[in-house]
Amino acid sequence: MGRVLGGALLRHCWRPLRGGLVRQAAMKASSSSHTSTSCSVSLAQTPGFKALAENPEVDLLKTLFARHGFPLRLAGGAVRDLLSGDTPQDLDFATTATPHEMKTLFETESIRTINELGEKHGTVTCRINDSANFEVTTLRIDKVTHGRKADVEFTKDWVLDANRRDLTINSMFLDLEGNLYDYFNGAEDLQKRRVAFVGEPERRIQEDFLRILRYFRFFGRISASPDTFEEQTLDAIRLNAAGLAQISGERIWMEWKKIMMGRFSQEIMLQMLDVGLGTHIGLPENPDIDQFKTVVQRAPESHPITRIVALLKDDRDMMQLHVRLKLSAFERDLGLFLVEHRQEFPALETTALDAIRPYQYMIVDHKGKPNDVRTWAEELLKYQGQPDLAKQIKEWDPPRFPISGKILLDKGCPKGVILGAVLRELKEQWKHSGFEATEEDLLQGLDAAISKVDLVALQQKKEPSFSAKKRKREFISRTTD
Ligand SMILES: Nc1ccn([C@@H]2O[C@H](COP(=O)(O)OP(=O)(O)OP(=O)(O)O)[C@@H](O)[C@H]2O)c(=O)n1
Ligand SMILES: [Mg+2]
Repeated sequence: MGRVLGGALLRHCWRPLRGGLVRQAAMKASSSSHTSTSCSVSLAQTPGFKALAENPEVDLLKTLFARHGFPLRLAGGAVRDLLSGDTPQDLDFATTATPHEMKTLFETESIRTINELGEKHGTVTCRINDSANFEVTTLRIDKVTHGRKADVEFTKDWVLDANRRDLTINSMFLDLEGNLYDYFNGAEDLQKRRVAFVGEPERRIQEDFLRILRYFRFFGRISASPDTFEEQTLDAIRLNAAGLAQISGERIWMEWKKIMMGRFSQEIMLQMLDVGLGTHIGLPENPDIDQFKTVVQRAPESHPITRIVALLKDDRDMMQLHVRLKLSAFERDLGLFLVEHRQEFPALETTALDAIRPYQYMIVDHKGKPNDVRTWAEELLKYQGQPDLAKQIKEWDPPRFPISGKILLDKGCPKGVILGAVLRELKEQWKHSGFEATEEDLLQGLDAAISKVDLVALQQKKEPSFSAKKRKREFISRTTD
């Protein structure tokens, strides 16, 4: 990944391709052969390119490479974004200089290089003006691919480098004068909103199986409608779905999450299931598609996990998903929370004033972090088709239960199981007061709370030790004196 420009937020939604630029590039591309050197389209006057060219670090990088006689071009995603009128998220550069030549260049110019790990694959990362890191990668051919990592051979041929890339729209270069180099009709595809692999889909996929998910991600971002999948591409994916087994859960999840946050997520998810990705990305054999459709319709704006959970039948399915994807603790617990509670309060009347109550109780009763649990409750309400209540719960500031174990101990309450039971009883009173009861109010009811503590039930739950019984007796006798 190159440098993030302007810290722009991840775009989840497509903005219409802007104006004539893409069209102009597309027309040039379609009238030129695949191996043309450039489609003589210039982005020099576009606001996006101007902002890039005015960036002092980019300008310095350009000057350094020119001084040492090496070409430098922007590659891949950043070109796609600039051509679409979007701000690139990160800048990746390509050059004919070998990693060794680049290292010498940077050394001569007293520019620090970092992260030596990428060099084997041609990537040198330099740090300019102590403020920007740029990755510059030597043009390369992936000689032997292993479904994710490749043995590479460096080349001076831009077409060969473009030819190893995944999608036509990701295979373009742009020099720092603003000239576009488009060898595989990327601009035309961008204009047609067509997402297609460079050359043979099957070969591209087998080079790196993650590209299956990248394909679906870019389909969501670029396509004009959700029904324009190309059969040849889907067939290649179907035949190679099992290759995803080689891809780490983290990478799969990173792509899948973006798919779920993007356009056409329902249609794309169904297509992903149809081509047989399910079990390779952590889903059960027979995901609940009807439930998924219902929840997507109810909660289009929900967390990706909320909609994915609709495909699962129980907490075992959820844990299997987690094991495959290595979710964050928050995401795992959100999933488990939804599976556990989604059937609760099914007949909720939204008009009821206190419809929100059971969810508030859930939050104050849960042992997790209150803000996390509040988000889970919000997602639960979305899942259940209660967007208004979800909004209310989002804005609700969970109050703090004013009684602590320490307060009760100070009042002489015995430690252990009794203390726990008294705390629970007082908490019930606090909840039923609408969270209004103060410490003082609750302590006034302390005796009653103690006598309500059911010793027999407690014993059944956990045999209290002799000393606990004794201490309870002592406590009762002291507080009733
Ligand atoms: N599995 C992959 C990953 C990346 N690439 C190439 O490397 C470029 C940069 O990759 P990356 O930054 O990961 O993706 P982007 O296409 O730039 O997308 P994003 O906007 O999400 O960064 C891609 O455009 C594409 O040319 C590829 O061919 N195959
Ligand atoms: Mg990128």
